[in-house]
Amino acid sequence: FQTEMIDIIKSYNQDCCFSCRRISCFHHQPRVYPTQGISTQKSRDLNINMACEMSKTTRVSPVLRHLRKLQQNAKANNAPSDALIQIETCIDCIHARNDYCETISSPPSDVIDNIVTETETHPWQQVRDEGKVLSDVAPIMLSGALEGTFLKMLTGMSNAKRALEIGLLTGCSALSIAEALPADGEVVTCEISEYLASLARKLVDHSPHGKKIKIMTGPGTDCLQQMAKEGQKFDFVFIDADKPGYIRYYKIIMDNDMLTPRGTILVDNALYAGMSYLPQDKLQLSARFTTTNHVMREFNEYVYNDDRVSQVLLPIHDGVMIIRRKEAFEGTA
Ligand SMILES: C[S@@+](CC[C@H](N)C(=O)[O-])C[C@H]1O[C@@H](n2cnc3c(N)ncnc32)[C@H](O)[C@@H]1O
Repeated sequence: FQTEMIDIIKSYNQDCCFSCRRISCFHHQPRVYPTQGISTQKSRDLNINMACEMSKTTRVSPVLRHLRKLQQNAKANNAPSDALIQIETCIDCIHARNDYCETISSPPSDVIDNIVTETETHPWQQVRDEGKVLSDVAPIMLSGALEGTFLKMLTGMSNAKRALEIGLLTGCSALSIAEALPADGEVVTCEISEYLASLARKLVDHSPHGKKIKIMTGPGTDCLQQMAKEGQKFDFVFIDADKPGYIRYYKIIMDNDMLTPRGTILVDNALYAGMSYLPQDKLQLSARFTTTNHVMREFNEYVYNDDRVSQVLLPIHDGVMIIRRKEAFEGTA
C-alpha cells in the first residue's frame, strides 16, 4: 500500500507547497523536498505520511478513484496519448478546484500550520506498532487547513461559548474551534488514546487559545455519559471519531439535552468516501476499506428520521452534515 502511495506522490507536481501541498500556494514558503537536514527515518515517515495525505482527496472522491483507475488502464494498454492527456486533465481539474478553495481562503494560524506539519512528520507506523494509537490512525484523518478554517468560521458564526469535540487526533480541529471562541470559552474534546491526548496538549499549548481546550481521555461514549450526568451543555459539537459510534454519540447528546436550544452539531465524513450513496461495485475501493460501508448511511438516515432536528449535508471534502434543533432552524427557538 505504501509503495503504491509513494508512486502516487511521485506522480504529483514536485513543486507544490511543502506546508499545504497546493501548487499555487502563496501563504507558505516554496517547498523543499525533505532530503537535507532531516533524519532518514523522519524523511521516510514524512514521505509515507505525505503520500497518504496526497491520496486524501483520492480516498474521499469516487470520481477521482475511477479516473486514476482509467489512467492506469490507459497507460497499461498504450492508449492514444490524447486520451491519457484528457484523463489527466480531469484529475488536474479536480485538484485545482480543491487547491483554489484552500488558496483563496484565509490561511490557518501558525500553530495550526505547525500541527499539520507535525502530524505529517510523526512516526505513525512506530506508534501504531507500539499500540499507543488505534491501528487506523494516520495523517489522512486530519481535518487540515481548509476544514479547520471552515470550523473556525462556523464556530464564530454560531456565537458558541462552549464546544464539544469527539475525536481529537493532534488537535487541529479543536484549536480551530478554540480560536473562534470568546476568551472565556471552552472546548471539551474526547480522545481514546492517551498518547494522542498528550501529543495534542503539547501542540495546542503553543497557542494562546490552547488554554480554552480541555482534553478528556477515554472512549467517547464514557466521556459523553459522564458529561450528560453532570448536566453539561454545548453550543457547538463536532463529531469526528470512530464512525460506528456516531449514532451512539448523537443519541447521548440529543437524548440528554446536551445541545443548547440554538446549538449546532457538525458531523464529519457524512459521505464516507462515497460509501453513503454508492453501491459497492461503484466505489472503486478495496474490500478492506469497505467493511463498515453502511455506518454513515445509517447515521445520515437516523438523523433524517429524527423529528427533533433539521439538517443539511454539504459536499465539502468527505461530506459535512450540519444539524440543528428544528425550532432553531425554523426560527421559533
Ligand atoms: C478522524 S480523527 C480526528 C481528527 C481531528 N478531529 C482533526 O480534525 O484533526 C479520529 C480520532 O478519534 C479517535 N477515536 C477513535 N475511536 C474513538 C473513541 N471510541 N472514543 C474517542 N476517540 C476515538 C482516534 O484516536 C482519532 O484520534
